[in-house]
Amino acid sequence: MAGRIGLNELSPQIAGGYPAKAVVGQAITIGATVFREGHDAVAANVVWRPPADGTPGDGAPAGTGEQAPLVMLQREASWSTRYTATVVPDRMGMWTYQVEAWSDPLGTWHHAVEVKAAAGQSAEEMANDLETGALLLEQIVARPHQRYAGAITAAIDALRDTSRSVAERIGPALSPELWPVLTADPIRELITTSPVMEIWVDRKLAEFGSWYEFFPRSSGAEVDESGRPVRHGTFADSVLQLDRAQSMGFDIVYLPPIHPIGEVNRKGPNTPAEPGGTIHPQPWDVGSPWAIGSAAGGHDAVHPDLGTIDDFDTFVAAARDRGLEVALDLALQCAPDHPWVQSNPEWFTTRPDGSIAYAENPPKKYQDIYPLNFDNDPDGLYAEVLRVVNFWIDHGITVFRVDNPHTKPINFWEWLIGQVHRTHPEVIFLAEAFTKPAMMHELARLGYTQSYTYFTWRTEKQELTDYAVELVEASDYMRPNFFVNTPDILHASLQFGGPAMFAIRAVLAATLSPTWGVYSGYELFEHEAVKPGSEEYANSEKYALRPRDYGRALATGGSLEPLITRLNELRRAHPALQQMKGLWFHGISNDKLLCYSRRDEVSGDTVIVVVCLDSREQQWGQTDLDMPRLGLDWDDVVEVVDELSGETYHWGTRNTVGLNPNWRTAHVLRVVRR
Ligand SMILES: O=P(O)(O)O[C@H]1O[C@H](CO)[C@@H](O[C@H]2O[C@H](CO)[C@@H](O)[C@H](O)[C@H]2O)[C@H](O)[C@H]1O
Repeated sequence: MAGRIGLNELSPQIAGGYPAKAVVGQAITIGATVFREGHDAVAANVVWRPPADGTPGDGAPAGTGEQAPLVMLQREASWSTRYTATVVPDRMGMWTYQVEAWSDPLGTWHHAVEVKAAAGQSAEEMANDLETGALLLEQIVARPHQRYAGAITAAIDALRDTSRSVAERIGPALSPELWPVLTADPIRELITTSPVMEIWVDRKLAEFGSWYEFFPRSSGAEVDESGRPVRHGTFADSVLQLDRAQSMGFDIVYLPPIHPIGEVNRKGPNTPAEPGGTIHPQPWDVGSPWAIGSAAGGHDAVHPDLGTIDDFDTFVAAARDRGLEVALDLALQCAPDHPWVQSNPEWFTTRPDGSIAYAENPPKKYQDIYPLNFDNDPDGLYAEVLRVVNFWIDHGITVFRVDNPHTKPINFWEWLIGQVHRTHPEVIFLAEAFTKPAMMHELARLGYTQSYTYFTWRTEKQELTDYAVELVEASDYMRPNFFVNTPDILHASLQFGGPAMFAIRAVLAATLSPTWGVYSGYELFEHEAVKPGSEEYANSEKYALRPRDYGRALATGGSLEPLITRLNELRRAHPALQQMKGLWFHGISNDKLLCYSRRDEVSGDTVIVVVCLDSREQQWGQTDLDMPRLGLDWDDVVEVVDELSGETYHWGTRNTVGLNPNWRTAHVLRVVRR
């Protein structure tokens, strides 16, 4: 139904009525379209409330029932009906905003007397206007605890003083000293309120962070010439990986499942004949860690070969000491010998012959796992999953990478994430869903903190541009995590692009998205697929131990670690690289060159990136920079410093760029402001 004052097009607003997302300290723009019949003035404010159970922040009262200060919305331009205001949440949790639009009698009066006086109308002609002003000011002076009563009373007297000219009568009320006082707490009539809108506020790491993925079982592992395990890696061995992740500037180390691995239907190593892992394993094969559960335990146990739960706690503490958080894989599926299969057969779908079908993500076959059925006993299964998640939270885990969430019901996820966030708003959930966009977007809307993306499959200039723009448009609820590779995805560009392509993709991921990720082995340029046309790694670590000599590669110049480290340093140094908003693509006269900028409106920090998408040939082009998008005038020429090479240039709109994949794959330019 229409309100008394026109009020619509609130933003941020998420389809389906879900909360928008923001992070602590983020400047959030609240917007609304406000209008009314006739010519009288309208105005609007936002009531911005902190989480109901939160502690009061700077000037903001706690609790949705209490009076929150009014934040005035400002009209975007004098002719516009669009109003906006900026608010900044200072803590995690569910904040709310509500826009109030109202008739603004002071604004109406101001406009009327200003225009009439300018048109030369006499005091007699304006008698009613002058008295209307005096009556409005009387309303304000009558308010309790009015600190400016003297000045307002003087302005009222002036309005009624027939011995003065029109200008002298209205002058005191409209003066630069008194007008702000009158409008700070304005007279609001015909107040029309919007629905209460929610904004879920996460910590900064939800939007901005660098992920490093590794299999703890490969750390310190040994295999013989045929790949047969000689020594299984442990949590204690994996501290070395924490040191490496820390020195490369990562924030999160993500571990594929660390639980006992099923013995039944265990998969063996990848072979060209069976690229999803052989289903005829040898007794020594270690199996896929996503095949969770055996006689040794299920989702709340650790694989005995990795160590004990105390060893795990020590590992998590060691990560924390290094400024790292540990992300665990939440893979809700079971090996046939998982304890739940015996204890709760109702959590699985039993076929007429009594068997349980293995899981599939067509065309992939997961013969070593049973999918869960969330409909047979939702109460029981939901409660058990929540118990498992809380178990790991109690062991210091604050980040979960959720495996295949698109194969589980969406209302289950909304419930689970909501339950966890009630007591642990700091917990981050990353959705590993590569599926239909509608499902990926819905998972983000209903509460997932971050989402895997199609980035690995976007390699051409236009597709990268279109995809990034799409993600910016969704950034009020969907936060992308650009992994350059995963144990499942070795893209053809990496298989055939040579080392330069690894650098190109790293620069793109680290500067196009505030959150990016690297699966170990990337820094060693691992690029061999199990067979032509496949994205599976040869000798995939998913089915085997894969020890690597990172130190030797680094010492011999065969490592991407220096570039990764530098990219993470730059990301920490530049607020512009820490948010999805503020991305703009600029013209450049070569389809093999991509040019974009990122800008943080609060600090003015601005970074221009030019990437050579060709990993073989040098490419030349001329930029066509949209200077206002950089916070500059069209004819400005500014100093820019290449954060990768240290070189300085002077750039205006048009600049000639030559990038050579062998020695300079990209410019990451800091715009210097004087
Ligand atoms: O289905 P996705 O392509 O999104 O991949 C994710 O989930 C898979 C199932 O958990 C997982 O697959 C791996 O584990 C399976 C169970 O042990 C095994 O059968 C597959 O061969 C193996 O690839 C995949 O790694 C994960 O990213």
